[in-house]
Amino acid sequence: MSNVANSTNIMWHDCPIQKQDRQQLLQQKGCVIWLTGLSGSGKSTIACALSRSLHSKGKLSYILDGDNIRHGLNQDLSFRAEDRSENIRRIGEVAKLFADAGVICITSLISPYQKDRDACRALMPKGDFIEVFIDVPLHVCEARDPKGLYKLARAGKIKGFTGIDDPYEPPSSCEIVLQQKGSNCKSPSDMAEEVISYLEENGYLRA
Ligand SMILES: Nc1ncnc2c1ncn2[C@@H]1O[C@H](COP(=O)(O)OS(=O)(=O)O)[C@@H](OP(=O)(O)O)[C@H]1O
Ligand SMILES: Nc1ncnc2c1ncn2[C@@H]1O[C@H](COP(=O)(O)OP(=O)(O)O)[C@@H](O)[C@H]1O
Repeated sequence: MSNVANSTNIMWHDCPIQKQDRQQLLQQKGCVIWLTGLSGSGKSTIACALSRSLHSKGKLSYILDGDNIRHGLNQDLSFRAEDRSENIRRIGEVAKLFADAGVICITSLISPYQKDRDACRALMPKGDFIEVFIDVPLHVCEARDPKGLYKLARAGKIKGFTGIDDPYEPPSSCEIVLQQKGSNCKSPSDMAEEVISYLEENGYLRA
């Protein structure tokens, strides 16, 4: 019996069908591809391009998008630092379950704090947390502004907007950096293919 936070007298129950069995069935390895970057950097677009490309190769993936999860599981959370941390913690735990199911789980959240991303990494077996920094400068994201949120933040109508009056900590070391700077114009599908190459080279697209 163990006690975990507020849950007392609980016991882990194992099933004889394990992650490895599910991976064999799917002919792939479960993992988490953690996309992080500013609002407007292209996380959702790249997540979809990646999922589409994996699908066409017969590989099962699932996207956990911050915006979408805030419509359901995380609708009780705001954009205060503690709530962003809880948002990331919960999505990290859900992503871990998907990876354990053998699925290539793609998360798409700003996830502005290094310590929160590191805590999600620590949940996973070594190598199975693949952090991808969408490195697009603020001025590019702000010029894109597809939802008009930067304009509202600059006008003071949204407080605590990431990159404007709330912090974003770029990864200090991560598996993949996808850059969109100066003359370096890559399409979302070019970026998705960089991630696919990483997965191929590291054996995630076979059991
Ligand atoms: N204050 C503030 N700061 C940043 N973003 C804001 C804010 N308020 C609303 N939004 C919208 O919420 C989306 C980010 O949600 P996330 O769950 O990814 O954020 S976080 O990881 O908890 O920081 C983000 O979506 P993306 O543009 O897809 O990143 C915004 O559309
Ligand atoms: N590689 C790219 N090159 C040019 N525009 C892009 C690229 N990736 C995304 N975009 C555009 O940038 C905007 C923001 O993309 P989105 O995926 O919504 O970002 P995020 O999920 O990080 O907020 C969209 O209008 C999208 O079409």
